[in-house]
Amino acid sequence: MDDPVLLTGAGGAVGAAILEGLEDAYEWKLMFHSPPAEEPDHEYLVGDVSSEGDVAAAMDGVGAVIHLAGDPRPEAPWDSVLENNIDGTQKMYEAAVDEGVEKFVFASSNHAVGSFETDERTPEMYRPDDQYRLDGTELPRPGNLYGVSKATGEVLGRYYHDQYDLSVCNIRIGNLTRGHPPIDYERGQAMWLSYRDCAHIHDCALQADYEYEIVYGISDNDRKYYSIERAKDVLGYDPQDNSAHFDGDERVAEPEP
Ligand SMILES: NC(=O)C1=CN([C@@H]2O[C@H](COP(=O)(O)OP(=O)(O)OC[C@H]3O[C@@H](n4cnc5c(N)ncnc54)[C@H](O)[C@@H]3O)[C@@H](O)[C@H]2O)C=CC1
Ligand SMILES: O=C1O[C@H](COP(=O)(O)O)[C@@H](O)[C@H](O)[C@H]1O
Repeated sequence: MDDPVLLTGAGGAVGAAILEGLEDAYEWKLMFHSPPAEEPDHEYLVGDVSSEGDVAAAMDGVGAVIHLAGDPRPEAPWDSVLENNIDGTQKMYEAAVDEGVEKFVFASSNHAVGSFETDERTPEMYRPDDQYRLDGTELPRPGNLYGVSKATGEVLGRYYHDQYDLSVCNIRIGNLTRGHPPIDYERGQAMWLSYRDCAHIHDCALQADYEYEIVYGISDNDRKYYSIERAKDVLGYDPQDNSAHFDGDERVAEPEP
């Protein structure tokens, strides 16, 4: 990717993981919602993804997009996800098409499929010996309005891919935490995404060739109910981390070489 890559939501947790891992790998154009505390080393702007003008300015001159900006709260109310997640994502896609962007990587979420976690399946599905897997071919099944907004983002991507030939990769991100997996939280350990695997899967999504994809963005956890086979096959994803290698906040095993 020779052209600049637009990263929205650059000031957030996922943005930090991506920039920490891939700082020098791309020419970044960063979009913040409010002025950053420190002057970034990259081109940046401050704007809102629900503003057509801000989005057009952000998109100017870029060849690919990682779209993270939005309200990430599972309990977010409809007004907020409608404006920040759904309308904001549609404006981003429209501007990407106008600019002739090649690739659009969308931060989808485990919450797009949260209702697969039924009382009958849990907590067993969070455990290492359970074989239940979602693989990205299933229909969305959100468990909250935030999940509805992420499923809608995936469908917007389907439309813009089919009508405008944009390559689209939806990454259903699990639970990103820095340093170690969530403690005393089986669900979180089953969908843990380490910072370095987060950077790596986004790198893969910028490099690989694909049409329209939905993949799960989790580390290679022993506990898992999301398959990472599609991410491996199509994107070349090769995760290094596994929540089973931790006891609380302490690493007790190293990744296999
Ligand atoms: N952190 C996680 O474990 C997961 C995150 N995600 C998704 O990844 C994306 C990033 O999440 P995080 O970094 O954790 O959240 P965050 O809250 O740390 O970062 C989101 C960023 O988007 C910005 N933003 C919000 N509304 C905006 C708007 N209207 N215009 C411009 N910028 C706006 C915020 O200011 C913030 O800097 C979100 O879309 C979230 O739904 C999905 C699954 C898991
Ligand atoms: O989509 C998201 O998912 C993670 C994990 O969900 P949780 O319900 O187990 O916390 C969440 O932490 C993050 O805020 C959200 O954007």
